Amino acid sequence: MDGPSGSGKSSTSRGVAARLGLRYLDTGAMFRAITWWLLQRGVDVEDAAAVAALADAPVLVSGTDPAAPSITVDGVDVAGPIRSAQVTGAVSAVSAVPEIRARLLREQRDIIGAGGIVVEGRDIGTVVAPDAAVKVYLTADPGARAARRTAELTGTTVEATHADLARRDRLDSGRVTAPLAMADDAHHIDTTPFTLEEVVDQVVRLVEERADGEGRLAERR
Ligand SMILES: Nc1ncnc2c1ncn2[C@@H]1O[C@H](COP(=O)(O)OP(=O)(O)OP(=O)(O)O)[C@@H](O)[C@H]1O
Ligand SMILES: Nc1ccn([C@H]2C[C@H](O)[C@@H](COP(=O)(O)O)O2)c(=O)n1
Repeated sequence: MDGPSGSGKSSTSRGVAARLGLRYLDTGAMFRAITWWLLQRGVDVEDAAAVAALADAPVLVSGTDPAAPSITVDGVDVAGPIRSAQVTGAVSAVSAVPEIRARLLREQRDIIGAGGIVVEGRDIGTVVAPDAAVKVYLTADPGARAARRTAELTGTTVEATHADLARRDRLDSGRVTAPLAMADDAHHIDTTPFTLEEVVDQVVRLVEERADGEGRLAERR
């Protein structure tokens, strides 16, 4: 599941995984967790060489239960702190550093293992899991994304959220390594007119259509 910030990837992926009894991985949380760790150490995240030098240092553990997503860095539960405005403002710079992406790509593929998992991010269908049985690319109108995101935050306005989403879209789509992009074989769903439940239904249907008579999904080769 790929798509721009606030398009509904996390909520949809968790809903689909819960419905189908699959695991769930939020790869954005992994980038956020490393960003949090770097900020805690006072590293200048705009200094790509400094970020690259520390890319392998923190130990990340990502939980894959869609009912209780979790992430720790060096044993510290950072599920809350990684959603702070400070981390959100710094994560695009960190995620543009090739050494960070290479490290997380290895870990993401280890977790994916034999499959049975819904994985969300920016480059899942294009880079992380090009053989995925089902690929979905979610979008929503910028106004809808900003309104949805603002509704879950305090102390911000739709205009400020809109500007932040536009900034992250630009950085995530414009970076050289693994930019946000829709895979050629992905199903595009514009979620703007649909409720979360309706989008989950649509994705579950796509998965069921790909499954064999015993509910198994074959990877693309
Ligand atoms: N189809 C939908 N209709 C209405 N609200 C939705 C829909 N899908 C998601 N939302 C809401 O929009 C907000 C953003 O969704 P979510 O966090 O899943 O997006 P995201 O793409 O994972 O964002 P990010 O990349 O920033 O983590 C949440 O409050 C979520 O409940
Ligand atoms: N596969 C991924 C996942 C995330 N990122 C980067 C880009 C985002 O701005 C940031 C945070 O992700 P979010 O929590 O908003 O989904 O992480 C990426 O480059 N590749």
